[in-house]
Amino acid sequence: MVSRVEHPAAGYRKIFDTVEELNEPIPAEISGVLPPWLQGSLLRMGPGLFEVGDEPFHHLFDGQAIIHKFDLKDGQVTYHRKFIRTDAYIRAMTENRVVITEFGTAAYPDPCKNIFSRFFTYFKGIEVTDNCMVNIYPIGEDFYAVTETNYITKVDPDTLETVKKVDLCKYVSVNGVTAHPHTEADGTIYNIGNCFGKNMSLAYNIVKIPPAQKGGFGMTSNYFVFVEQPVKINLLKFLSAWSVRGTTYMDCFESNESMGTWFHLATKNPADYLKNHKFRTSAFNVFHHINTYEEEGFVVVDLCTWKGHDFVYNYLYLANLRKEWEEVKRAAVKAPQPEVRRYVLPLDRGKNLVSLSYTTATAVLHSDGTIWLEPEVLFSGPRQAFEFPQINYSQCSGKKYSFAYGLGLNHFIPDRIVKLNVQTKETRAWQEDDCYPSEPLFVPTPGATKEDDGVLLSIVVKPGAERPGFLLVLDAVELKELARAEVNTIIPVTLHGMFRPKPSS
Ligand SMILES: CCCCCCCCCCCCCCCC(=O)OC/C=C(C)/C=C/C=C(C)/C=C/C1=C(C)CCCC1(C)C
Ligand SMILES: [Fe+2]
Repeated sequence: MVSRVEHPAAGYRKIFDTVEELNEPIPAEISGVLPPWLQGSLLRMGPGLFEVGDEPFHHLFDGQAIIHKFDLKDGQVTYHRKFIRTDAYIRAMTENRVVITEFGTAAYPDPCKNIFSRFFTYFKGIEVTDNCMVNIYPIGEDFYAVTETNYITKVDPDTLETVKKVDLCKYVSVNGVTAHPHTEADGTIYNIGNCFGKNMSLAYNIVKIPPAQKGGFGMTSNYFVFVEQPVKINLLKFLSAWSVRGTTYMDCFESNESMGTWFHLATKNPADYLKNHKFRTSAFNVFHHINTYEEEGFVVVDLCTWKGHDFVYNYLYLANLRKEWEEVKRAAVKAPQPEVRRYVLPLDRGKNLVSLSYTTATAVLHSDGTIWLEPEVLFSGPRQAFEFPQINYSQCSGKKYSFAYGLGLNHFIPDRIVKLNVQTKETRAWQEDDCYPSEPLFVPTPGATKEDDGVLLSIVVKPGAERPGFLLVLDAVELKELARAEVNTIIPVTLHGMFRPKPSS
């Protein structure tokens, strides 16, 4: 479904405005009918503070982490939010300036310090941010708010209080892990991270957290799929220039114009990188895998891609996202174009043609031993992205499936919720004038057997409305509204989150 909606009033700017945290949960006004079984908490992370004193944060990923919660209990809904007490937040509040460099905003030494202490501050080394504004997920009994560095922050999902900061470097050999781990039915968590070794070597390490104690990569029953894209961190810049010249993480990325995109496969058990399987295709950016599964000797990989090697994050500066609508549209024309794609990787190197009857994806063995992949396009619309994908994770992760749900981005502005049938390519959408939704989370109906038997939960902002923020509950089959729970506050943009069902008593 391609959006034809225009946004001349630029109401989307409101999702990039600073808000205050709340002292206590506020009641929401419900319209429609909430499914009686839908009891628990929707927890979501995003930026909530977009400037400190007179210093603005510049990039979408820089604002300070705020956790949002909609509680659904016995037909009542409340909304609560709190800033996470990260070091980045506490020090910014204490000094009334940006103290720790964020993704696209550099921190500068305190101008009140004398020249000597400023000099030493410059050379103190890299203070990596703990601004956990990207996602929240459970590890065992605990809940952690995360970004993609080595720091994760334990939070109390009931009170939203910050509990403690954890440095992953103390436990595993990584410099950072994705904000999108996979979780198996027994609670085992898998994640992928980068690791800087000796002599400037760089490795990708898979981290497994056993259940006793979701993805940025693909995982089937037996394989991990890692997509190496042409936008990379320049390690030299990161380790040298970054710490002394007030450079940002954004400045450390480089686009490689010639490498295209590589797919890597590793087996899960035993853990082994399949170095002889060399899959190549043309250049794209990818931030979110939809699903990955094995069938008849092939690994099927469904992805939200952005065509080309130009880095999509270059277009996510707040100044761009806050522009007038006509300017937003002009900028998006120059950016990489989105497409939902299916790639099919043959596991048997001799069998170089994709023989799955239902896909037009191809794989061709080249004389140098590499296999060149061409995708099947599952969804494409000019400057219309299907992003922040979700599936019925508990039933379909790593398995053949039919439905993906996503946030529709119209020239990067989130303005609809979309359901995509990855088998028939049919789409359905929910959309309302001047409404800006977030990633739709699928919650299955208890005991359901049909893949799309459940609801979608999204936080929506409708700037001009009397109650401008609401929790939207959609029926996942038809994408029809079941209920909304409105509150008298704007809710800034959120990236990712989870639904925590009411703990059984
Ligand atoms: C919700 C609607 C938003 C409106 C616009 C959205 C447009 C979206 C277009 C594309 C999709 C983008 C997906 C974004 C996914 C996401 O959640 O990304 C957040 C990721 C972040 C903030 C990553 C941070 C990574 C850091 C800080 C890494 C740091 C490091 C290095 C750069 C070098 C090595 C070490 C280290 C510290 C790990
Ligand atoms: Fe993400």
